[in-house]
Amino acid sequence: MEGLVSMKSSASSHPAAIGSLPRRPTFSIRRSQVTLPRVKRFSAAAASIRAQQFVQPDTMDASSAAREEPEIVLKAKEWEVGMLQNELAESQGIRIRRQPPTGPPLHYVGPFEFRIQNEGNTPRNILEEIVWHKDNEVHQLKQWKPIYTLKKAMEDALPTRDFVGALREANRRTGLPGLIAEVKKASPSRGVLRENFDPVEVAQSYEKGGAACLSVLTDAKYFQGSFENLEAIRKAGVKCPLLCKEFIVDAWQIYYARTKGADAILLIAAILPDLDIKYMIKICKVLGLAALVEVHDEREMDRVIGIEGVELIGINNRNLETFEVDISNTKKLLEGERGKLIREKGIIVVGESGLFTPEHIAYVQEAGVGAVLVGESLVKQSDPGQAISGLFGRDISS
Ligand SMILES: O=C(O)c1ccccc1NCC(=O)[C@H](O)[C@H](O)COP(=O)(O)O
Repeated sequence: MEGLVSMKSSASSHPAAIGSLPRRPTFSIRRSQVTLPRVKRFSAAAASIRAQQFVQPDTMDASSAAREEPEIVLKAKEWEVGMLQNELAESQGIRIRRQPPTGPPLHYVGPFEFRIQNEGNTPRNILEEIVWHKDNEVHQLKQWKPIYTLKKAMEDALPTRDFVGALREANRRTGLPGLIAEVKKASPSRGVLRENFDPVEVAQSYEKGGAACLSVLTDAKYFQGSFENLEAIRKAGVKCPLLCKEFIVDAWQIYYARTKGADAILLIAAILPDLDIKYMIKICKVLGLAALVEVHDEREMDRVIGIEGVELIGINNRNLETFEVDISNTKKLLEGERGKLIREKGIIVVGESGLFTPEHIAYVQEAGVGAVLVGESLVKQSDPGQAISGLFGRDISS
């Protein structure tokens, strides 16, 4: 086969470069020879795949000849690169793996009936499942709306509003944490939270009840949300700045969120290596968006505190791998040196998940949060906006 293959990683050193952080290498057929990134260290599994690939000619049979087909070599390389990305992420304590683009090259069964175990082909927990699904979803969306079309759409997008400023102002006005109220129809842990869900009605109700900002879930498969909901809320004239609550795995999603009316986006430290967070924050700055960087444990908190430009850190009390909710997590992560450093840097901390009562709000406020993100306890009530007074123990609407 003469059309050999080259691999381009479109990661750019310019932070604001559109589409600069693809998880998947993109491939194109070229006449030149195979060009691959220098992969210095292979995982044991990847190395054994390579060993399988380079069999001696005199032991070749039909299946081993097939191994030399560029397409198959490419699949093996793709898998290796995926494995390497996961190894790098793991070195930062990230347990959530990315799905290798093609999965382990199972063609390499070979004459010895040798098979790499299917480990790596099945998500280990719900967060990993969501991320793998999201990777594929984004891959397809990018074909449908390439980045240059988003650039054009951004020219007509409504201006962004000051998400961080709105939280500060609410905190100053009420003496309570600023509220980010979540427009959330359903969740993997709780199922459907609100039947007859009307996102605009819920958003308007939250605004009336005193929310400083809103969080709008846009994931369809696991949360029954959508970008149409985000857009509809923005276009309905809701003044609260909007967080696009999405599982961001690719910079493309940030541009897309901007075209749909987002004022802020969520970056989850459990799924993004430091470099991705850093560049995505820079992209946000260029686009006028705020970034809420979410952590769940000490290691993630330490990573995120060290990233320049972080203004908002969310502490999720929900473990997204197990669904366990424990609001003392907020306190734990703000104790001692960490809390001190956060205060010195002027970072606003958002307490997220599992907040149901005025005591819960007081508890996380005492721990040091300047804002809270609340979904279930509000959205389940017949009048979500009115439920805000119940949650805070008083009317915060004026
Ligand atoms: O809510 C879930 O079940 C969930 C599962 C997997 C990943 C993320 C998930 N939720 C995202 C959130 O963190 C919450 O929507 C948000 O913090 C509000 O939480 P709550 O007030 O408990 O609804």
